[in-house]
Amino acid sequence: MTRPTLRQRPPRTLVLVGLMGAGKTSIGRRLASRLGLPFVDADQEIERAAGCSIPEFFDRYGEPAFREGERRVIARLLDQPLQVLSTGGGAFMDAETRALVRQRAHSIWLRAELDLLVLRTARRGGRPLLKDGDPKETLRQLMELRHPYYAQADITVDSGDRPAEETVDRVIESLQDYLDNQPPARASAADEPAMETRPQPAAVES
Ligand SMILES: Nc1ncnc2c1ncn2[C@@H]1O[C@H](COP(=O)(O)OP(=O)(O)O)[C@@H](O)[C@H]1O
Ligand SMILES: O=C(O)C1=C[C@@H](OP(=O)(O)O)[C@@H](O)[C@H](O)C1
Ligand SMILES: [Mg+2]
Repeated sequence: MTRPTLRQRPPRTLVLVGLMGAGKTSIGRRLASRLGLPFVDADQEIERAAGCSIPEFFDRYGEPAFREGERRVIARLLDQPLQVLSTGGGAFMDAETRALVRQRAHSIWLRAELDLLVLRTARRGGRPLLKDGDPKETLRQLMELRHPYYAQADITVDSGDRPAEETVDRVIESLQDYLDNQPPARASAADEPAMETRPQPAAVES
């Protein structure tokens, strides 16, 4: 079976948003590898910068400090060359981050059903927001609160109960559709030369 490829190099960094367990980290890593781009996960960058895990960060400094750090780290990452950037589930709730993502990147919402999020988040701990109380109820409330913000992303892709590579296929197809329908001004970052004038790396299609 041939897997879909992108016909062009994405003009901007690709930012994955969505709830905990949607697959931002795992799908983001696979997407980057399929497109031949660097991958970065904002949570892992925060852990590296802070020298502790996300749960330890929440314990020591609290959620507001985490959100502040998250905003700064994402702003720094959006200054870097083209890459795939997976964010933590709360990042896109921040108005400054949303504005910056809109200006510098293309955003992709990985949307998943509640029961699937519950299943996936149960497999791996390390998510302080799900530590206390009923994770399903917490995720349900977060869904209600956050979905209207995630819906502002440029592209929405369902991250269903399918093999991860199939979800990556859907992301690539939706991204291609989206790029095909972009006016030239929006297709390239304002502070970079338009992609037609830039030297093109050889291998995005593999
Ligand atoms: N088809 C799939 N798509 C995405 N994640 C999947 C899939 N199947 C299993 N998983 C697992 O679900 C979890 C998703 O978590 P993760 O990628 O960390 O999501 P997020 O970063 O959005 O919280 C991972 O353990 C991943 O291996
Ligand atoms: O939804 C959130 O507020 C959070 C999601 C987590 O990332 P993932 O969405 O990658 O699990 C992590 O940033 C932190 O635990 C807070
Ligand atoms: Mg993640």
